[in-house]
Amino acid sequence: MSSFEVTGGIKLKGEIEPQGAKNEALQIISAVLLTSEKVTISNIPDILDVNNLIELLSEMNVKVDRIDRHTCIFQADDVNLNYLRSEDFKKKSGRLRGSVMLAGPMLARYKKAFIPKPGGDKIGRRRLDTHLLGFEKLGATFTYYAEDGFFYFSTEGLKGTYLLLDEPSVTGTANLVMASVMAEGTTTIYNAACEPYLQQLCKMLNHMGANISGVGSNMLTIQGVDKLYGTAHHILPDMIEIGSFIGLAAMTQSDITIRNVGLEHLGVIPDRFRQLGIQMNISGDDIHIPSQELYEIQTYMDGGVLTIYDHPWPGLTPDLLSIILVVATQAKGSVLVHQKMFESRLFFVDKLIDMGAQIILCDPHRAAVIGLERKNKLRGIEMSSPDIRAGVALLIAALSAEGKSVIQNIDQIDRGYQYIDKRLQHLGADIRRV
Ligand SMILES: CC(=O)N[C@H]1[C@@H](OP(=O)(O)OP(=O)(O)OC[C@H]2O[C@@H](n3ccc(=O)[nH]c3=O)[C@H](O)[C@@H]2O)O[C@H](CO)[C@@H](O)[C@@H]1O
Ligand SMILES: C=C(OP(=O)(O)O)C(=O)O
Repeated sequence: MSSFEVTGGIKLKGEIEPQGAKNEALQIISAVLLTSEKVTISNIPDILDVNNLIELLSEMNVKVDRIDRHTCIFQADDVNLNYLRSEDFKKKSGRLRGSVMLAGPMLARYKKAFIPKPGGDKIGRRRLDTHLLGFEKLGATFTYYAEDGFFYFSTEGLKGTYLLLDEPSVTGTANLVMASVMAEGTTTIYNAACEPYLQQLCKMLNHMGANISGVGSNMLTIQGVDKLYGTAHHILPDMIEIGSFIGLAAMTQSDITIRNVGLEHLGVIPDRFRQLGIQMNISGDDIHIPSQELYEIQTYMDGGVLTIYDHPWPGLTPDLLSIILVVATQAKGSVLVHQKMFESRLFFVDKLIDMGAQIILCDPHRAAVIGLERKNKLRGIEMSSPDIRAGVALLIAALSAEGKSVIQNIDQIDRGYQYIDKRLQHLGADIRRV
């Protein structure tokens, strides 16, 4: 497996354009199964998870016409249902979390679906209860095969109902929306997740002929329709990548402009980085981060130590907390990072501590960071990337550190960040894939 060799301490400069959003792409590409007509998707990120999902669809006999690396026409007019029972499907769909979202459209259109043991980041328990309970309420039954962790669903026909979700699961909501668009009658999904990924999915489905209202809220009402049609859809810029670049710029004292960020879809993300003291100039749809000598973490109005925590949208996505944490290590001041959703996502701080950061891991969910105020630089070390976002946090640490670092297991980073080494080289970074 490849590694990144990074020599840190270089101030970067230039412009960078975010890729299309990974988590939106996974939902949108799954939705092509809902129609036999052509669906054209643009701004697809060229990353491992998305390419694996496209490969799965292709194995299912969906016609995949790759116009270029970021645009694809899909047509699911002759799906091979037998493939879903194969060892190959089990193996390949287990590589990514997003493959669970094939189940909703399969149930809607073919009345049967399989969910294999899902892949994705090993960042703590990741239960599927919201998906399973929702499918059951819509009229599907399932059998669980414990020997291989496979769920098999079938239905006589899904029927609209009232769904009060167990939790606002992102992929769970997407699955249930896709299952109910062609169900008989009306489905109400309350406590729905409403991330921009889901808003985009609902918009696309409405363009295909679905009837979904409440988009952007936590209550979706879906009037079932008989059929969906082809459409074209453009994926939004990846908000997690944008947050990662803001953090990278601040930590490395770089002067970077992030172009075409889709500002109106970023929610609280810029504000959370501002709370770390990071300056940003907004110009049109671009974010310019000037080279900053020092950034100072704000306190609460009563002088209390700041806590940054994750929360379902419109709160801060958990996917940016590892980045927030690494950036705080060079700030002036202190912050408590509270990762409420996942229990194994903060363990990577061990590596930052080895590099010289001052962090107290209070428990699996909370880490207190005492900023070094740039009085000491982090030191380059050899490390391994445990998950996608921790991987990028370590990469940011390495780019800011004195000396050479080696980051192993970079498949984790490639799952979600497109050509990251080349794009960083373009900004002046000393990074090599070996
Ligand atoms: C492919 C994809 O889209 N992956 C994203 C998706 O994963 P995914 O959809 O798998 O994540 P879920 O939203 O289902 O939940 C993630 C975890 O958070 C917990 N949980 C969730 C909601 C809540 O209110 N409280 C709570 O504790 C769940 O129990 C679970 O352990 O959403 C996660 C949460 O934004 C992101 O980290 C992932 O990048
Ligand atoms: C946790 C993430 O991805 P996945 O859900 O695909 O594992 C992520 O994108 O940060």
